[in-house]
Amino acid sequence: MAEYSFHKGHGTENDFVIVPAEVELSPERVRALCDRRAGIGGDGVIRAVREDGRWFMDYRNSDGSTSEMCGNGIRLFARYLHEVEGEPFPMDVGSRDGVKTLTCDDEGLVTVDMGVPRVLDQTVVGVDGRSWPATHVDMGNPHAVAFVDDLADAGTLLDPPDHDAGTYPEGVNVEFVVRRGERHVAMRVHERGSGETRSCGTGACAVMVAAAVADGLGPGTAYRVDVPGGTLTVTWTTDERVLLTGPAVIVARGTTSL
Ligand SMILES: N[C@H](CCC[C@H](N)C(=O)O)C(=O)O
Repeated sequence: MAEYSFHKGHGTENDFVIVPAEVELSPERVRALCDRRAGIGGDGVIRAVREDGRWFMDYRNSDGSTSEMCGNGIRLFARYLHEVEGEPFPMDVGSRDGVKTLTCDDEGLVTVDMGVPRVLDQTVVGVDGRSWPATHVDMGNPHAVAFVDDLADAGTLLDPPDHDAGTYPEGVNVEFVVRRGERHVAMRVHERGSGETRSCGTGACAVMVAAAVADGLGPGTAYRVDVPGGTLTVTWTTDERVLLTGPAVIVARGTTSL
């Protein structure tokens, strides 16, 4: 393909390459774009599609696979749409998990309404022969949330944690969580299709919901979620929707022929 423009940015260091609609995203091209040595580098790629009068986020993981939703990615996409395409906030953006509404506050933090989470059955995840009970949470994409004594218990996270393939036939994002205080947790994540990342928006939402349920709380509360790349705020509203708030910044733009 001839040269085309790209933008690069991140939300709490969960980083993405944004490309125009005309760029065909084969798995090979996604992997090349996400390569942190031979390419631009990223946890995923977002193709900016305009359809039926609305922007649509065509999201791909760095291995080239697709996912239904990306909480940090859609927040960065909204920043791009506002700064580059002139789209005003609040805005509605399409995704494979439906249309999401995004807003931006006076400090520049971007919030996405992630919709209603589904807290499903208990499951089990494991790393290097150790295993933990985990909560299955669906945020449009699948998550398994395990509470551990120390985030180092999760080991290197170079490989996908062991999980029940029957529960997660399409794979799973696995979060390991420790408590930091009242309504304050910290997490690491092994993301389906991207490996360990510095942050995961849908994962932070899954973690908050699992922690709130474990704390005997529910809708009408908010948690601080610390990730290796920064801090997110997750609010479970009284009408049972989950809001994800945090920074989203464009750090570069350029051209490539990858
Ligand atoms: N790896 C995830 C998609 C990206 C999720 C994460 N980057 C986020 O911010 O939600 C999956 O395959 O479901």
